[in-house]
Amino acid sequence: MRNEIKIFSPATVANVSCGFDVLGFCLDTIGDEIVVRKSKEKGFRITRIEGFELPLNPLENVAGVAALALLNDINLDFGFEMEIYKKIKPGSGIGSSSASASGSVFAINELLGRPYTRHQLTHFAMKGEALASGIEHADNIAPALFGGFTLVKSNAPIQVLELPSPKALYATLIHPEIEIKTSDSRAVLPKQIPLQLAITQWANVGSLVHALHTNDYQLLSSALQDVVIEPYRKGLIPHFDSIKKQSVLAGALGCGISGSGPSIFALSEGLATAKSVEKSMRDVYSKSGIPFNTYVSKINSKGIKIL
Ligand SMILES: Nc1ncnc2c1ncn2[C@@H]1O[C@H](COP(=O)(O)OP(=O)(O)O)[C@@H](O)[C@H]1O
Ligand SMILES: N[C@@H](CCOP(=O)(O)O)C(=O)O
Repeated sequence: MRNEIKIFSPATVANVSCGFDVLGFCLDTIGDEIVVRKSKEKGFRITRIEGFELPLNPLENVAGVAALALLNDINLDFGFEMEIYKKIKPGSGIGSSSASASGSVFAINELLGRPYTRHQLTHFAMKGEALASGIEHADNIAPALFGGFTLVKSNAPIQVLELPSPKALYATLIHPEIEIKTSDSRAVLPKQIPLQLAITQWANVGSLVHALHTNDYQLLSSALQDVVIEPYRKGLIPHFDSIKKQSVLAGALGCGISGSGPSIFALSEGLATAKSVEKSMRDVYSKSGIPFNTYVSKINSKGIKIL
């Protein structure tokens, strides 16, 4: 059994417009690298973090909290240490905290010879995610660990459904360089919603799942709507309405807030359209003076990869 592992832990898009806290998909080209090795000393240490300033103290880092949740469940006479090479900016809305939490437990599980299922790893990783957002949500963790599109059917016990990813589907993302913490963008949400909006939203979730199963891009397009969360959060994201309008004019099937923002995602049929959508997003933000990055990615059907 190996003593050290290096992994790529991908960025993810949670919610996918209509599926707040339940739907998510995995990106292919954006992610963190993590190295984990066994150590003689028991417990868990983070020895190095590059890219962004984050706490080395495992109790203050989502990777540490997730790792300790796993290690508290198993009796070992050795420990682990971790190096994090962070590429996903914290507070970006593309699952930066989830990449660390899920990568951490995935890597430890590999070094232990895979005693845990991906469902059990999701449970441990959610403990880390709760440190970042104040709540145990698995809609970023599930696509990172399972790959593709996922639906979190239940949090306790954790039940993740793996949905199909149509081959021609591409994601375009714009990440405005402002930080929105998930905990802050959850604080603006109402505690109750009108029944009529709930009906529209769950019809869209069901339609989106059906569209993925049947490769029905027209249905997918009509289901990529968020009548519940977006109206409260979009005001936190500069030029959100223009990005959405221009993306759809450029051919996107739909466009919405990625996770809790500030990133915005669009889904398109075909790489050429996804690139036109990227150009339309860049045109909107170029005039704004706000620094930004854009990405085009296919859907990563594998999730976390061993390097
Ligand atoms: N390893 C980590 N990676 C990213 N964020 C972390 C990590 N450990 C702790 N955090 C904290 O989590 C918060 C970012 O998480 P969150 O607000 O959910 O945004 P994101 O959408 O990027 O996951 C920040 O306050 C950050 O300091
Ligand atoms: N369902 C959560 C997802 C948060 O995703 P993140 O990428 O912003 O951490 C929410 O919308 O609050």
